[in-house]
Amino acid sequence: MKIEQLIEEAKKAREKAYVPYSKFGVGAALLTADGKVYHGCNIENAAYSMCNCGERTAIFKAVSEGDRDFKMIAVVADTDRPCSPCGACRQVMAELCPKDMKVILTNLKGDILELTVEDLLPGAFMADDLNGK
Ligand SMILES: O=c1ccn([C@H]2C[C@H](O)[C@@H](CO)O2)c(=O)[nH]1
Ligand SMILES: [Zn+2]
Repeated sequence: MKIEQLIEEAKKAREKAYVPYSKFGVGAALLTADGKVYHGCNIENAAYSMCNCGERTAIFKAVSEGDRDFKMIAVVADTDRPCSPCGACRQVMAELCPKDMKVILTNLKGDILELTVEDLLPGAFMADDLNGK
């Protein structure tokens, strides 16, 4: 699947965002090795700290369905620069996605920034750190 197609999927995901508080919708589309696309949107809550980002929604949906082999993720929001994932999402990507996986950040104006998981969180705390390896 082409980057442009995955971005279109992320825009579709964004339409489902539940954002009564921030009014800031985020969409993500996560591509698996066998060509399946998981949509994710941000889902907010009156207890603000319970809000879940679009990126993590997509990743958690995939993992909960038994999919772990990820090829690419696209993220979109109505931002001036390409939408930048928060620290929590970067940490979750570092744990569950290959470090050289493409992360496509974009906005509604069509700006595109292509990075990797490792670019977003160099030196991430990982499982091996727990074991003193
Ligand atoms: O990359 C991002 C940045 C922010 N948000 C969400 C969290 C919250 O619902 C709203 C405002 O921070 O946007 C995401 O889903 N992804
Ligand atoms: Zn996030």
